[in-house]
Amino acid sequence: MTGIRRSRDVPELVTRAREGDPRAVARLVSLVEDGDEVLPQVAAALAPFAGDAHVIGLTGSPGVGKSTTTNELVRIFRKQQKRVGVLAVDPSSPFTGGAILGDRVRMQDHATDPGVYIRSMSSRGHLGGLSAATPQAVRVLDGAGCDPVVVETVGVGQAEVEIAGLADTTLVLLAPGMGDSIQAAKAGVLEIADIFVVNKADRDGADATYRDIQGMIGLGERAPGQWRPKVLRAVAARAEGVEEIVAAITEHREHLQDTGELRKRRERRAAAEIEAIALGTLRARMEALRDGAVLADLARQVADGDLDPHTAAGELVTMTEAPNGR
Ligand SMILES: Nc1nc2c(ncn2[C@@H]2O[C@H](COP(=O)(O)OP(=O)(O)OP(=O)(O)O)[C@@H](O)[C@H]2O)c(=O)[nH]1
Repeated sequence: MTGIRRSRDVPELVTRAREGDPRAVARLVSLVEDGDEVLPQVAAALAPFAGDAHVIGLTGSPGVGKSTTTNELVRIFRKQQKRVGVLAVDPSSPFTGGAILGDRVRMQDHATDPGVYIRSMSSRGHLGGLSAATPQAVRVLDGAGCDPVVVETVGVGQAEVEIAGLADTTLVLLAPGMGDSIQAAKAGVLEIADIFVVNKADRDGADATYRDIQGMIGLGERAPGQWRPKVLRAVAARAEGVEEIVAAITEHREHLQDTGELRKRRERRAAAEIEAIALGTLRARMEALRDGAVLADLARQVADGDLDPHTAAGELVTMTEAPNGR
C-alpha cells in the first residue's frame, strides 16, 4: 500500500523540489539514500530537468580544509545569484558519522539560505553503495535547479577516484606538511585533478608543496590541447585565493565545453551510473536466489560431483535473468 502511495507521490515531490522546496529535495535524496523501490520513477520524473549542472568534485585528506573551502566557494556562487547544491559524501562509513556532522556545523553560514541545499550522504542501505547512490543524488539536486553541485568527499583510496569520475571538474586540496604531495602521486590523484589547491598557504611549507605539485604535473605527458591542471594557493580560513579557485573552475568548464570533453565526461558518467544500477539489481537477484536455497542446491550438486562449478554458475546467471517475482 505504502509503496503505491509513495510512487504516486513522486511527480508531486519532483514538482515541489523544482520549485525550491528544500523538504521535497531532502525527501528525494533520502529515497536515493535508502535505495527505495520508487527510484526508477524518481529518475524518470527528473530526467527532463537534469543533466545541465556543473558538477564540482572536491576531495583531499581529512582536515585539509575541504569544508572551509566549500563554504567560501558557496559564498561566491551565491553572489553570482546561483542556486548551489552541496553533497558531503562519507565513503568510509556506511553511516553518517561525526565528521559529517562537523561539516554541517562549518557550513552553517548557509544553513538558512534557501538558495543553498546542503546534504550529508551515506551509502546506508543502498545497493551498489556510493557509486550508485551519489550520481543519483547529484541528479536530484541538478533536477531541483542547483547549478553548480559540489560533491565533497574525504580523500581515501578508491572512493575519491570514484567521486572524480562523477565530476566535471575535480579539485584536489592539499596542505603543507601533511606529506600530501607524495600521497597524491601514490594514490593516482595526479590523474584525476583538474585543479590543485594548496590550502593553508599561511603555513610553513606551502611553497614546497606548491613546487612539488608543479614539478609532478610538469612530468606528465599531455596531448596537444589537453588541460594542464592548475595549481593554486589559498587560505580558505581567511577567504583568500577563493575567487581564483572559482575563476579556474569557470575556465576549466569552458575548456571542457570547447573541446567536447564535457559531453564525453557526461556520457562516461552515465555509463558508470547505468552499470552501478545494473550491478546492484543483479546482486539483489543473486541474493534472492541464495536466500531461496537455489545456490545451496547447486552447491550440493557440485560437491557431489554431479555438476561442475562453471555449469552451476551459468545456471545461476540464467536464473537472475528470469528471477521469480523480481
Ligand atoms: N591555518 C589555516 N587553517 C585552515 C585553513 N583552512 C581551514 N583551516 C582550518 O583547518 C581545520 C580543518 O578544516 P576543515 O574545513 O574542517 O577541513 P576538512 O578537510 O573539511 O576536514 P574533514 O571534514 O575532517 O575531512 C579547521 O580548523 C579550519 O579552520 C587555512 O587556510 N589556514
